[in-house]
Amino acid sequence: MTHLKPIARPGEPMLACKARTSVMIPLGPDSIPAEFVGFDGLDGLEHIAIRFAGRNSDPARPTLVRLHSECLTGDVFSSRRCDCGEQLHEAIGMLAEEGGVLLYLRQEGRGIGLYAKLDAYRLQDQGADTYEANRLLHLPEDARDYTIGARMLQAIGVTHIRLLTNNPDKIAQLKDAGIDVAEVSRTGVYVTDANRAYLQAKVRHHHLLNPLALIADAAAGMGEEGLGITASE
Ligand SMILES: Nc1nc2c(ncn2[C@@H]2O[C@H](COP(=O)(O)OP(=O)(O)OP(=O)(O)O)[C@@H](O)[C@H]2O)c(=O)[nH]1
Ligand SMILES: [Zn+2]
Repeated sequence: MTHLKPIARPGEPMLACKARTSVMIPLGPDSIPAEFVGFDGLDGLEHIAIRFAGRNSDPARPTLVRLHSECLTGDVFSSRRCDCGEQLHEAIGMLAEEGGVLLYLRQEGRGIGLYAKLDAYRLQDQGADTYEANRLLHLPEDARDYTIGARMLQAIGVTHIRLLTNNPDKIAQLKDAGIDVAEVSRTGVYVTDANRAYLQAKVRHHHLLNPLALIADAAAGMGEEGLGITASE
């Protein structure tokens, strides 16, 4: 039996589920129900857990979980600078099919906030990569702490999971916080000419992307849609 460490830090109260509301989400020609769950005891930000029943869920498998960090420019306005919107929709499609949980974490700009991310974009336009730009602003390269995600998962009783990510830091932090990450599935890589440098910087920072997917010629042959690199580990 897997021994799970307690997720709340000493002296820190456990999270309590608060609002629960069913919302219909469009998916292709259909609409699928999703349960939005809020929490008492968060870190001051309104993170949300979104639960999907799944049309073909397999109760024998660990629960599929995606931790998605907020990206207003990509998620809402389909900015070409990143592939966050595509990753979000890929996750929703998988969760609608297989069931599971999307944690939408209000960690805009890898935790530095929207205005600072816009400042970072200006520096990127002058040649800095996405991580250097944060440093030039005297901000952390990545300020995200996923412990809050672990505590949200525990509050809804989901601790044995298959994590959808290419980010090894998410895997390590969730494990450290007591979540049993039994499997990892990689997200697709949605490369375009506009976001190639952003994705290449992620490769340099140890994200589990296939660097071959970012070579212009290879990508050209496959179009701008997802290259579909979703290998289970
Ligand atoms: N500071 C900063 N944040 C960015 C930039 N581009 C995207 N982001 C933010 O990065 C977050 C997404 O993180 P990524 O590092 O792209 O991917 P990830 O979530 O760590 O990894 P995956 O789970 O594999 O998708 C969102 O909060 C975006 O707002 C950028 O150029 N600068
Ligand atoms: Zn983005």
